[in-house]
Amino acid sequence: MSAKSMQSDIVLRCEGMHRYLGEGEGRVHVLRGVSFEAKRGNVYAIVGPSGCGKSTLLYQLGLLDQPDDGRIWLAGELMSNSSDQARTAARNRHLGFVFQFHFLMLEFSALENVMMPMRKQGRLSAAEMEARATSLLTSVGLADKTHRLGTQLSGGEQQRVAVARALANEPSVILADEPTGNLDQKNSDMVFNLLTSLAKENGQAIVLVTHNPDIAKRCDFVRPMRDGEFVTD
Ligand SMILES: Nc1ncnc2c1ncn2[C@@H]1O[C@H](COP(=O)(O)OP(=O)(O)OP(=O)(O)O)[C@@H](O)[C@H]1O
Repeated sequence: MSAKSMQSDIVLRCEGMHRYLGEGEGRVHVLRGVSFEAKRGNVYAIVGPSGCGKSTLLYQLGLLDQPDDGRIWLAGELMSNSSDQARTAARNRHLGFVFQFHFLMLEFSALENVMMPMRKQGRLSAAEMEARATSLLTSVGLADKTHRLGTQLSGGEQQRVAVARALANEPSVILADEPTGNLDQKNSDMVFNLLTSLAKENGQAIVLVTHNPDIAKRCDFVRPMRDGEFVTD
């Protein structure tokens, strides 16, 4: 593989990220110079004890929060210091989120939830959006429940809708925070397998935070964190 094509395999990269949270006495140096890169088609697990900064890092990588220092590139574009508008556009175009507490809109149908990111992007017609959402819901095994409201779906089914929604705009990167956290073994396996197989087929990178050692073991790379930094185990 040429140096150039290897370079272009890196879809997400950050360098020297620092983040402080809280005020005054309570101010915490949460991220202490974190560098990370993710390549297409690979699944990365970020692991580490509670409070070490995993979710904070995922928020930075997802352009949902601004670091105090450091740089971040998404799909080759330097995003640190870019405008809110540019960050929102890059987020909609390149990122998919499966966050445990990033709720679906439960009062809307599975189909509407999956169409939502496509609506925001505004590239497809209504018929195209519906066809794509139906196809995604079929691939997560919910072909017969596309019109069910979120409230009428089980936790595992909601999580599968979240996976379909994360894939809606064919993002370069999927960020997942404890994607299987509140699921039983069977649903946890299903969601993990779906996430990885669908993303691998499409050459996406997946970065997931997990406390589950079985899930971490099945990822291509495990990146342990301690006290706001990556460490080698
Ligand atoms: N708004 C805030 N103000 C002050 N400290 C905060 C704030 N948000 C998070 N923190 C602290 O930052 C640290 C990192 O939090 P973070 O949620 O990133 O950890 P985590 O590794 O994801 O933990 P967990 O595995 O429990 O989800 C924690 O010590 C937390 O208490």
